[in-house]
Amino acid sequence: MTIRFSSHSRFRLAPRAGLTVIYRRYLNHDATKHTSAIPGSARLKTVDLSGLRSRELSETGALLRACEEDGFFYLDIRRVNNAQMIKDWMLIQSLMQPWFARPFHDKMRYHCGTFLHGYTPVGTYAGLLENSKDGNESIKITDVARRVDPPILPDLYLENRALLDRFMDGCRDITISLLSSLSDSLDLRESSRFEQSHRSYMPANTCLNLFNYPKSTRGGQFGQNKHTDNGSLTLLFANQQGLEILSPRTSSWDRVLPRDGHVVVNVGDTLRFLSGNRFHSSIHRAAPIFEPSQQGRLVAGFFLRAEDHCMIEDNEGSKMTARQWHDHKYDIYKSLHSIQRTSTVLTGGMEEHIDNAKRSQSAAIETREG
Ligand SMILES: O=C(O)CCC(=O)C(=O)O
Ligand SMILES: [Fe+2]
Repeated sequence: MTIRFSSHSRFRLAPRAGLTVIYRRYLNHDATKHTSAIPGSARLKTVDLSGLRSRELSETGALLRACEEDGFFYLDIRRVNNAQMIKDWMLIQSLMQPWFARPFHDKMRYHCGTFLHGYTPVGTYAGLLENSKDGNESIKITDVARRVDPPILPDLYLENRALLDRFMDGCRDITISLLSSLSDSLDLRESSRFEQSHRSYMPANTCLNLFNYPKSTRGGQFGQNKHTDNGSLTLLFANQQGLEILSPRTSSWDRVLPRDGHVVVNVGDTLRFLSGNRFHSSIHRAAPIFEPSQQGRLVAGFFLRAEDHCMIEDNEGSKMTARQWHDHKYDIYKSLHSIQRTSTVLTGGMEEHIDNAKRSQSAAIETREG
């Protein structure tokens, strides 16, 4: 489906020469020492959701390995519920496109000044380049905000409530199926099962975030800086490319290409901590848009988060609640790059984990050869 942005949008196309300069700066940018010259495409595992729900060993095994190795995978949702989620995603895109094309002051009526719900303008969080800001705007629909009567959410939600509730409930069901399969694979019992820290009736920051990455924004504001997700599982619906992950094997930034009928899933820090660091929460980022034919990029991200009071132990051994980790992480997402570098919070300690694994690998090779 081709998404076209209205000429009334406040975002204008950058001249091609300008984009080339930005592209070079982006490729040379050392936001992380893991940057590779030219990103390739990621080879991720695929899990079939309907097979997983029937407990087929090929699928439960692939899910476990994907969480242990890459922390990212494709989930085939074509055979589930007559592909309703895919049809709903198409409808949601057709609502997002005119909504985001509205005048800025109109959208800002739904800006709540908090990262908890509502509209967030371009440039709120850190961008890809040093000292730059991000290049996306979004509408966040939290479970908490939609339960308030009347819900404190933008008109896009209020006028399409049946569709968006169905989509969010479908996303929740998918993530709970994944958690349940992972709990079985790890032989977790009773309160230690992952689903038990994600009960739908308990307060949590679970949300659907609808993102628009306009093709062109003000100087240097594009993409999203590298990070790991703070929550448990993220479902990413996107028909246009832009997502990149840092391969723990090759240390290169690989493009995650969209696949029809598949949603991209990634493990967040909280699930990694709950798994005793057995799972990986992979480092990823959103790249600028370079394809001349690509007019912008629409993404729906469903972020399953643990119950507010769920206790976790972070990568530095500090104990805190899932809510405290979430709030701390959001402060860091917003901070300048120089502040982000002063702690391991932005990537949940995954960069250090990858470096340590590399160091012990080369020490083992030296010992064998020496
Ligand atoms: O734009 C994307 O594909 C990724 C968004 C993302 O990683 C996030 O919001 O956490
Ligand atoms: Fe993310």
